[in-house]
Amino acid sequence: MSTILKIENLSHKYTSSWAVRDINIELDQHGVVGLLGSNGAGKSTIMNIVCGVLKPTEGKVWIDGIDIRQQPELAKAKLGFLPQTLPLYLDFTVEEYLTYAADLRFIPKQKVKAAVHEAMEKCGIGHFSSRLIKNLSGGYRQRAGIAQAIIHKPELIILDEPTNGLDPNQIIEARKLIREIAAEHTVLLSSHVLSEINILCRDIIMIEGGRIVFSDTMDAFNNYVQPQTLLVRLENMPAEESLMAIPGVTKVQFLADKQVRVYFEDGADIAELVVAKSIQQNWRLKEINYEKSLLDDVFKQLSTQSIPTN
Ligand SMILES: Nc1ncnc2c1ncn2[C@@H]1O[C@H](COP(=O)(O)OP(=O)(O)OP(=O)(O)O)[C@@H](O)[C@H]1O
Repeated sequence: MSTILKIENLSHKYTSSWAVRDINIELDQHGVVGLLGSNGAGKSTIMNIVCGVLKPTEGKVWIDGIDIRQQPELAKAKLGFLPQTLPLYLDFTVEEYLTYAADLRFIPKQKVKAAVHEAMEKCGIGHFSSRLIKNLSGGYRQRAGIAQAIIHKPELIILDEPTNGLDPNQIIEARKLIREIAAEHTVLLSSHVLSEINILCRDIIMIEGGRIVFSDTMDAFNNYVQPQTLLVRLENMPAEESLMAIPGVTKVQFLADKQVRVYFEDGADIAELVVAKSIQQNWRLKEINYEKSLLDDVFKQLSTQSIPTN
């Protein structure tokens, strides 16, 4: 599969200060890629530039090899966009709205009806085709918004905070729909909620202060921060002093079920030392595991430091 989205040296200044700086992104396969960042990090700015809504101060964007500034109509035919504020006409019915969206996308007249029908079915709103959009719930309005983004079967779909404002059941439904769409399309989705990106995305691009601070697979992100604790289960629990005597150990915390959490300093690899001492002092070691940092810890750490992207 060819490169569906390429962003090169993208920077944008609204007034005097830079909103995003030197962004480079390349997407070349189906699935969901998450753009994660706290409020004001620069996610919408990037998405608006990719979709041709905003002219970048510096840099270039290609959609399937087509420059969005030089050939906007051709490039936009290959992308669908759901902005943060839903682009809905409240006094239209769902069918009227999607028919209008199909016209805007230059779908040939004789194919509009089928395209509208297909998008409604895919997004599970066929049964509301003649309902006014203003009478739809938040979850169904979101589906109507997603339907307009996929009506022309674009290669790339950009979803800016698509589950924002939905209730928990609507969020589950929206995620299911996004996964289905991502089986056939490349989806770039933004969120400030780490767990959402973790659940939905294959790859993650994290942006803070307008710069990319991490870009890799979700698995690599989860493994990024080195473990700082060992969780150990011992049949014969030793005294705190015995554990603290192991070089590198900074703190111990006794837990239920004959478990102890052992904190150690950066760079120290103490698992072998714990095992050796357990044998020597007959602690009867049952289990020993490095504890992975919580996702939120990773987020916090990356938010406050810049690291090179891959
Ligand atoms: N039209 C504008 N004029 C001036 N500054 C703007 C404008 N739009 C955004 N900004 C600023 O640019 C920065 C990036 O904003 P952006 O909306 O891209 O972030 P975001 O990550 O999408 O945040 P959110 O999740 O809150 O939407 C912020 O500091 C914001 O205040």
